[in-house]
Amino acid sequence: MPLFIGLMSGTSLDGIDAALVDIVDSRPARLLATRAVAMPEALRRQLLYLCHARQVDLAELAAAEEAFCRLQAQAVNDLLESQQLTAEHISALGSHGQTIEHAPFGHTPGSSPYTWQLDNPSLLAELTRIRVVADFRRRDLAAGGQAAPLAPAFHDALFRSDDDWQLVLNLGGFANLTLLPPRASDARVIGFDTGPANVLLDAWYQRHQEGRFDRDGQWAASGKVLPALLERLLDEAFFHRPPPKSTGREVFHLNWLDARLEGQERPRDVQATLAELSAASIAGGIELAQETAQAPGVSRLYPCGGGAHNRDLVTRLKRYLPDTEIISPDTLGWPADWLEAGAFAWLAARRLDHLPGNLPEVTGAKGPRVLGGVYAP
Ligand SMILES: Nc1ncnc2c1ncn2[C@@H]1O[C@H](COP(=O)(O)OP(=O)(O)OP(=O)(O)O)[C@@H](O)[C@H]1O
Ligand SMILES: CC(=O)N[C@H]1[C@@H]2OC[C@@H](O2)[C@@H](O)[C@@H]1O[C@H](C)C(=O)O
Repeated sequence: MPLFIGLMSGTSLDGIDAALVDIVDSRPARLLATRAVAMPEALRRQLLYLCHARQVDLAELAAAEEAFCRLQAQAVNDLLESQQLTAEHISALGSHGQTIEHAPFGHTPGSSPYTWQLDNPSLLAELTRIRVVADFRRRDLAAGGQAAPLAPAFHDALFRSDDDWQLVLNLGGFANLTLLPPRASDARVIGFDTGPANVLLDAWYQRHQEGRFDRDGQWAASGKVLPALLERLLDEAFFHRPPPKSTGREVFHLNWLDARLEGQERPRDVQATLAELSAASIAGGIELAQETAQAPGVSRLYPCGGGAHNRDLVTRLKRYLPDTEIISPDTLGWPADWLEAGAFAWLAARRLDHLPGNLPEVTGAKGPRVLGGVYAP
């Protein structure tokens, strides 16, 4: 059984997800076991600082990278132990790394695009004695693509239905969608980032409440949407850009929000407005995807990522999508929280098979590309 482990640490900086996946070409990837390791608070703060720092001390950067890498190794070793497996059982680890800056349009207009994932695949290979595949995004960027989102290729391999148009929606720090045509259709897959999902909700919650996030969206549900604020937020150029597009903390952060507040708003009303912003911009993205694909309608939407647990956010989304069934990807064998880590296991397998990992129609790259570098065990 060819076993791979996908390692993902997303923009929410909540921890490292490790997914053990069985991947054979002829059948859909199967999730076998998982392990989540929480991000220690000191490392979370350090990474968050690096996400916004314009000048960086290289020793600090190296220390954060090493701490991050050791946490990844811990996730892998814990997962192996829990499954009574050893390094020899694993074909490869697919390591996403930690995005600390994503500037696919360049930092300033006209400057070179870049995307930066903190990672040390050499150390990870040394600590785990497993082959590592890493640096998945930069080849797509080198080929003129956005380098994100990459998961749509995995969704395409996993979730197409015979007859229906379906949508996979990741609700992480950021939201990205994949619109999948029916299997027999020759329509192309559409995928892009729609903007923030939880990143602003988490940041505003942390400023005003105890804890890291608004459980079930209860605080947001207790507030009232502020229409004028919502309009100002939705004015952001990113929402009006045509795909291919991707985004990150460089655009959407607390200072961005503060610049659009008048100052008298009740915090809970701002939280409600931020939840509505996520729902409205996602719904706008879905409409755009449908129009671009000339899809007759979306039968099913599979929400995944942590935001799938946010009842308030999902309720708001439902209001925009009355004709779409919203069901858990669990029904297809993939719990909402494990699709992203699963995608990097699948991408590692693609790399070892010398097969492309990107969908150029999604990222905008010049063509299909084999993604990532291989580090010997
Ligand atoms: N029960 C819950 N209620 C409300 N929100 C939740 C709940 N569980 C998780 N979340 C939200 O999900 C977030 C984590 O989601 P996830 O781990 O998918 O993000 P990520 O992978 O880091 O982000 P990205 O996909 O952008 O890289 C949390 O920060 C929180 O906002
Ligand atoms: C640069 C980067 O890390 N982007 C992430 C982020 O989190 C969600 C969204 O923004 C998506 O574009 C991407 O992650 C997933 C795994 C992707 O590439 O499909």
